Amino acid sequence: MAKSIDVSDLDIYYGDFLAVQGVSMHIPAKSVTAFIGPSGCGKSTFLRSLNRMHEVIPGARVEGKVMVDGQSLYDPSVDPVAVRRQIGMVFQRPNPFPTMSIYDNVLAGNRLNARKMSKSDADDAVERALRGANLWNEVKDRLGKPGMGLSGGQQQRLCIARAIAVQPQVLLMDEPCSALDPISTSAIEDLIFDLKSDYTIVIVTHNMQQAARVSDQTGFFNLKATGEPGHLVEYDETKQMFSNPANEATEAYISGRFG
Ligand SMILES: Nc1ncnc2c1ncn2[C@@H]1O[C@H](COP(=O)(O)OP(=O)(O)OP(=O)(O)O)[C@@H](O)[C@H]1O
Repeated sequence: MAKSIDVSDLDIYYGDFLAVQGVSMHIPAKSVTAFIGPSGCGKSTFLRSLNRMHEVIPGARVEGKVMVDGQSLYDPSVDPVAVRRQIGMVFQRPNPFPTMSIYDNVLAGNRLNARKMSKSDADDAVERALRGANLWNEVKDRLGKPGMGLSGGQQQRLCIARAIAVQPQVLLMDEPCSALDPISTSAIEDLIFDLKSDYTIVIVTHNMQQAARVSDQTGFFNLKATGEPGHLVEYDETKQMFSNPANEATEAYISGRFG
């Protein structure tokens, strides 16, 4: 189910503005890949280009290639809606649908994708996704209650359950813990570790310790200078990058000397 991603020479634009330039990388299946780097260097932009969310912004486009298990993501024959189903996204702030119950929140993606399900299939899918997101035991007795009634950390796990309920191949996470307290953060990090046995996970994080704790590979993005596009400075095994980075700018960033 999990898929690898190969990016070659990707340029990402907002209208005429080149935000990210020349990114090439291989993201292995069933592993966690973290993107780090100072604010504005294009981590979120690059992440959104991996499931074609970028082009939702008027005038936004990419040049270059993104291959998912050998299939070109930007091929004209590919349906962007199908791409976003296969490559799910979890955002910075938990965003359960405010008027929906926990149960309906989990199934929201399936319903949007118009998959007709029997009641027992729907019950099974809800339980599977909530177990997968490590939330089942906390909510199994109140599935009909509003998703907004959960704590921030539970809401974020609910959003992860919603993302995995459609059985994606890849999960993109844009700073999924930045709005959470340390205990909820730790629960999400444990969950990320568990999820990588089934999914390819790509996470943007400002927290270097988090990148070091959860990821197998890390990509460091930076700007060459103010006003220049962001680019990928270094990409390596996380252990290697944090113990012996090849690039001086990476070393300065991870040791806290800038950013
Ligand atoms: N919707 C948009 N329209 C125009 N420019 C944008 C848009 N979103 C982002 N940008 C620009 O693209 C560049 C990269 O932004 P992006 O948010 O991807 O960086 P980031 O590394 O994720 O930053 P942060 O760590 O602060 O979230 C910035 O110059 C930003 O101003």
